[in-house]
Amino acid sequence: MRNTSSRILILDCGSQFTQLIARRVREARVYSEIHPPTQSLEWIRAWNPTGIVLSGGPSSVTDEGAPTVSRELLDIAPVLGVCYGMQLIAHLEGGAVVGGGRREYGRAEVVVDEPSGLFAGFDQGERTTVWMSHGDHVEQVPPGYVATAHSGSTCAGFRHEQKPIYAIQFHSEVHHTVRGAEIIQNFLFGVCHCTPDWTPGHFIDQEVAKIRALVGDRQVICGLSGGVDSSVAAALVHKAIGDQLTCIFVDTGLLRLHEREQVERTMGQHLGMKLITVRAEDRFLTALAGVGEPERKRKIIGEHFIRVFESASEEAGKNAAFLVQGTLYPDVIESVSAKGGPSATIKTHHNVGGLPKDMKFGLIEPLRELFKDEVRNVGRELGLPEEMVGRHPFPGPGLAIRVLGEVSPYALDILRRADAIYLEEIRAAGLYPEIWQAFAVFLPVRSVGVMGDGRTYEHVIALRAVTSTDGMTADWYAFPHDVLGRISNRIINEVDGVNRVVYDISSKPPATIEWE
Ligand SMILES: Nc1ncnc2c1ncn2[C@@H]1O[C@H](COP(=O)(O)OP(=O)(O)OP(=O)(O)O)[C@@H](O)[C@H]1O
Ligand SMILES: O=c1[nH]c(=O)c2[nH+]cn([C@@H]3O[C@H](COP(=O)(O)O)[C@@H](O)[C@H]3O)c2[nH]1
Ligand SMILES: NC(=O)CC[C@H](N)C(=O)O
Ligand SMILES: [Mg+2]
Repeated sequence: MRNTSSRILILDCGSQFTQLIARRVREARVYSEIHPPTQSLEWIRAWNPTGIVLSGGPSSVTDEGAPTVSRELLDIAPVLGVCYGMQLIAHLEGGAVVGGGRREYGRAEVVVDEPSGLFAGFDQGERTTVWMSHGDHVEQVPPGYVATAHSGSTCAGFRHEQKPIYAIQFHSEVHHTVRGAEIIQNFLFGVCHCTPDWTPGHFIDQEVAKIRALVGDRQVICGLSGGVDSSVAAALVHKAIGDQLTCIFVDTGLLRLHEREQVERTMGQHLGMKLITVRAEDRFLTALAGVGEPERKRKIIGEHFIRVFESASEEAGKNAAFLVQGTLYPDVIESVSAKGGPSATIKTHHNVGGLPKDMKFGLIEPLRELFKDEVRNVGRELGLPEEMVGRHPFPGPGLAIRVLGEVSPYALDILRRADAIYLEEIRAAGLYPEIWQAFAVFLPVRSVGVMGDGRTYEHVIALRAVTSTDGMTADWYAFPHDVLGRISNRIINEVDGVNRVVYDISSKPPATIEWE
């Protein structure tokens, strides 16, 4: 199935950036997989890696139970150690790793001492901006190794004198490391001699084969929201099993203005698969009545989605064995500690942390390891129209996490009308494609205004628009002021109950994209 020639094995020592390493490798068109460092040497040899990456991680190499690998791993294939991975190589090979003293977090300058290997294409002595995140450091490189870079008095990179073993203290995989992608490519092509022939097409073939093998002749349903992720997931599964798939679109009562009609129309036009719409407005609104705490709201919504899927599957006489969801990597990392990593729960995405424990379905989540922009490319490869793949994300819990606090039909109605005006004006100004996501938020506070010489005491609508590539980090969008002015003016004039509009100028981090 995987008829590409090169494959990179990433051993995850627990870093929050491990998926970004995989992503950089995919961007360089090389196949990769992430596995725990506890895989046996035998397993690793059989996997036949063209190169191995040891990721960063939160532990110190001398901690009890810290992730480790056998020294023999270093002779199976070329190795790149990143941060903790570098410290681990140093430790295994007899160098000195110490804690305390020279901590570096965030932006740092590294000086290249040896412009070859990982630093091929750099100049001798060149200073390059990188992203660091470590408290321990390599005090002494192991015997048989030479330093290749430093930052201040700290070793920032080393390599083996003869063998293809390389390490860097900084995170080459993050966007803020200016020449990070180049460093990873130097490892892939300069050191491992990989062939760049992996494409989203290979991803599709591989997933189609996996899904066929898993499903056999059983029935499958897909939660289809009309959003990018579930549309791409549905198209992929449909390619694999055709009519065994039934899509279920739930009107939660938390959708935007006219969204149900729109989704039914576009899905019908472009997807050509069985689609059932379930009207569950009452069910969700009743379950949410009186609940104000964001995590509670998310869990209630997650559970009701599954219950609706269960009864819809039964009613359609399908008794599906599997549920397809368009879960992406950011949903996973924010909801749970992924793959044993150190990440904290930021918010419970309804489709991950919000799932009930006694769910009857097995899950099929073919996009679980990908980022949004990669999913869009898979969608394009599957032939989905730009109208579908270019859509702004819309969260499953919908307007329930945009009406802050308790959700009421009154607040939903105001929010729907304000949001529709906001998006209409963004489209009219031609700005929709350059904004990653834009939406209005209903604030449960009132402020004083004056309209037609009378006093008003009404609600505040906050507007949010962000730029991003993957939703993991985001910046607020710098609107032309005249567009903002037009939007505010229309919302206050046309939506009863609103007398003030504010614009959110927070980036993620430290804020998140949604307000709850
Ligand atoms: N109204 C809905 N009906 C059925 N399934 C839904 C609905 N909303 C969300 N889901 C399910 O939850 C998953 C996660 O939702 P999410 O919003 O992250 O993805 P999406 O809607 O497919 O894409 P996008 O991020 O572009 O909105 C979806 O992929 C889908 O499986
Ligand atoms: O389907 C979803 N279920 C959820 O529970 C959920 N919470 C956030 N989001 C979307 O995820 C992206 C990142 O959002 P945050 O910065 O708010 O975490 C943004 O695109 C959010 O809209 C969700 N999508
Ligand atoms: N990001 C990392 O890999 C950190 C490694 C190690 N725990 C340190 O703080 O130095
Ligand atoms: Mg969505």
